[in-house]
Amino acid sequence: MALSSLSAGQLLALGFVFLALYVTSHILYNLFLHPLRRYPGPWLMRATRWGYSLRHMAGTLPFDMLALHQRYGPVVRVAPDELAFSDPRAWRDIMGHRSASGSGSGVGGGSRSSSSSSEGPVGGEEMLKYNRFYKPVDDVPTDIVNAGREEHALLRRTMAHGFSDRSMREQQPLIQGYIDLLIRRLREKSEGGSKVDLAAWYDYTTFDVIGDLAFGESFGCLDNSDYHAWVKAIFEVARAGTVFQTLAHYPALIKLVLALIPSKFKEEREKHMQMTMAKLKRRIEAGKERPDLVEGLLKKADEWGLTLEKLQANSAILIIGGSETTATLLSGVTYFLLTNPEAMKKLTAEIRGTFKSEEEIDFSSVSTLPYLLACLDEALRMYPPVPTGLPRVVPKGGANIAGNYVPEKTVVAVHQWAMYHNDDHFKDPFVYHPERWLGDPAFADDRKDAFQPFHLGPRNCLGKNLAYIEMRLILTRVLWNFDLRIAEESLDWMSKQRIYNLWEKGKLNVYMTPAAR
Ligand code: HEM
Repeated sequence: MALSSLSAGQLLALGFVFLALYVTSHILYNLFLHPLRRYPGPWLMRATRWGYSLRHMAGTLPFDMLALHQRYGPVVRVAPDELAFSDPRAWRDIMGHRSASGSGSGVGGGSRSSSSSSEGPVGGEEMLKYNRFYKPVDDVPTDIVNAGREEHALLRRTMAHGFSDRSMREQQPLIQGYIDLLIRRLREKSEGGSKVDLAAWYDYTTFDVIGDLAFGESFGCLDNSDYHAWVKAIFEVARAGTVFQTLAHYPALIKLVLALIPSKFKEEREKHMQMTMAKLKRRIEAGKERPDLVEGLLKKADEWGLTLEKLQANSAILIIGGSETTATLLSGVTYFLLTNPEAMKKLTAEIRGTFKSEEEIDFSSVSTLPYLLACLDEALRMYPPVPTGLPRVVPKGGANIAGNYVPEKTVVAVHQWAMYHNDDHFKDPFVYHPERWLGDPAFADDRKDAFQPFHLGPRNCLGKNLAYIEMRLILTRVLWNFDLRIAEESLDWMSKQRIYNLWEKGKLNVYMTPAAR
């Protein structure tokens, strides 16, 4: 019977039959014939990507990962072509440079001491980032985070200059200036016993600092006691990102959704781009010699033919990577201290016992406080600012990851929140114990090498030192100046949160009274 002789209803029914056959054969292939078929995982996740995507869009993926590892072990098949690892050796095998043989730690390879190095085996190239996660939409401009290997190496070498010790010393007055303003604002806002939302104030501070370091001007958040439109957009994009990362698996669907986006949102996006471009132009006019994070790029711009769009994309990614992460951690550590009075007492005593005046608190003096560092690291473990797995792709020839052979093209990731809350690696993983980072024998069996909040290898965090400096300075100056008490409604601040690429933090309401001296 010719197709043309069929009615519309018959054609539709035929279409459904073909679709059902296609989907069923796909599912059967994924379950019984796929090269990853021997890896354990829930059948829905092994059969289709929806098990993963629905959790990602619901904001529960990092938490669900812990339950999955507890049920299925250190390697779980979380999508037909994706494996999640909670073995600490996986960090180095996935994120590190790969050895010439193409393998990582190899079967039984790696050990606590060797895999705790900050770089992987030297020699080969790192695994590539998974494009459907990093660049779900084609017209996303390239920046240091989503660039391919060669462009990344070039960008990283150039941008590293802005993060050198010398540059950071030169940036000190600028950073301290914003913290002075934060402290002044907190005094005003908490006067008369009013509570303040510290999560927002930490955001304002780190966005203003990075805005200045990446665009030559702050966002004025501290001045205006409010989020700038640019900053608000980041949080919206992060949430929408989970949807686009899901749609990226269905190229036809993503085109359709993009075509259906109301023009209002397209105009908003255009406005955002213009605002960013105007900021960049003002930074360029300010001249190349300025000790900030884009000075290196501006100096090379002509030589490399870097377009304004590319410069803009890299300034923007510095803001996204360098502000919300640090502010999130500051909110987290403040919450843990407020709900663990012993730790708060010890840290406050360390800070107030070390300095005679606030002027003594600077980049080098805060780096000598051991309990402060332990408090920050314990908060990074319990509330990692990058909680989700950032996926890589296994290259040609396959790879050994934490003693497992993994075929080429497999997507692989380590999910930080799940790794750090696994009691195979950390004793009392849900309890805030800064002492575990200070050599307390009770935690001697902790797998410290499982802890990589800034990742490791050639694509690890470029801003790690800047982040630690900011976190140390801001927390020290807040606790030097104020006694804090958490407001009743924020007692369950952490347990209410969801993760849409970033933590959706909500208000952290705190009463702040000037410290009595
Ligand atoms: C607590 C704060 C921070 C945490 C936990 C953190 C974490 C990370 C992580 C996990 C990555 C790897 C991303 C990936 O693999 O795709 C990364 C990359 C990066 N971070 Fe941070 N970050 C923090 C603060 C900062 C700050 C203050 C800056 C300064 C602007 C910064 C700049 C960068 C840059 C430029 C990269 C890309 C590096 C590259 O691809 O070569 N980060 N960060």
